[in-house]
Amino acid sequence: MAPLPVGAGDRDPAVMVRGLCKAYGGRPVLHGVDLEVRRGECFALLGPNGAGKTTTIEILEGVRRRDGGQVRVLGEDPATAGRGWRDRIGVVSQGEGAGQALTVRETLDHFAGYRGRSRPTDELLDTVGLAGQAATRVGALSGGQRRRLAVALGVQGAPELLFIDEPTTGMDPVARRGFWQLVRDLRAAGTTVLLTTHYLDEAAELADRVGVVAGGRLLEVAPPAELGARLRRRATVRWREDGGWRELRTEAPAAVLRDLLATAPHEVPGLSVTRPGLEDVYLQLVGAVPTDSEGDPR
Ligand SMILES: Nc1ncnc2c1ncn2[C@@H]1O[C@H](COP(=O)(O)OP(=O)(O)OP(=O)(O)O)[C@@H](O)[C@H]1O
Repeated sequence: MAPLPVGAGDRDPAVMVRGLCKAYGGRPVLHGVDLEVRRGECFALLGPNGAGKTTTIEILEGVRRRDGGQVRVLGEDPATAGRGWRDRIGVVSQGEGAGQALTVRETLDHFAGYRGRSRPTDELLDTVGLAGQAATRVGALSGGQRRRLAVALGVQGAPELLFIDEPTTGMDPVARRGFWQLVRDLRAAGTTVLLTTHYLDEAAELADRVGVVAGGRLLEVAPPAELGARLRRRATVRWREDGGWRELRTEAPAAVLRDLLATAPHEVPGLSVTRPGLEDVYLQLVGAVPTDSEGDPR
């Protein structure tokens, strides 16, 4: 494998990963992941529980060691990158991070002291919708409010690249939409965002490109609308005949319909043509639905 370059120009990908491997206690959980995140895009790692999303993102953040492969984040290897690099990235992790006894404002002011640069606390409170809770102790926040505080801490240093692990877990629908808007605003301002999620709608809503991960492998990378293009091309034509259902899977449904209508004496009862939606495609990709060699559900 040719070594990845060190240092990166503005046009180089924000994240470059080749052959990333990781095992816990001798059990492999990442099997050679290749990944590129472009500057300025929002990229979602989408996959079921235990797929390897958090492990991947933590290696990219420099908080977990890899066993093999090459990684460049903003041009540097996170395993060895220093303080200057750390100031350029933001992390919203799944964990708590903040102490319970401080108020929201005190927490933000406290962490501001550690950063090379920092967005004003009042601006952050407004951005994440916590202005009303500025004087509330962190221990008294709801789960969703804590996630918002974690987001505020993640973007406090105005990072070039923001990692967000499962951003909206525990948020109510209103907070979730608010968070989505925040990510859109960050992206519009030029921040590169790499997030993990197991919510399809979140990936479809936010991501320019989605990487589907399952079993420690990156199965496919595509814009949400193009995920599983091969699977989506196949339509199902269904109708009733001789008291039972007939079903045909085809990439040329119009031709099937023409033949069917040419031979049908009158109406074709129960006739429908459907294509798999994003959820069907995702379930097939991650193997929740067994498929035959053509990618059709068995
Ligand atoms: N510290 C650890 N020690 C041992 N095994 C671990 C550790 N962290 C993760 N694993 C295992 O590694 C695999 C990948 O876990 P990981 O947390 O990366 O998946 P994930 O896709 O983020 O899952 P989730 O959506 O549930 O957060 C799982 O089988 C998990 O049990």
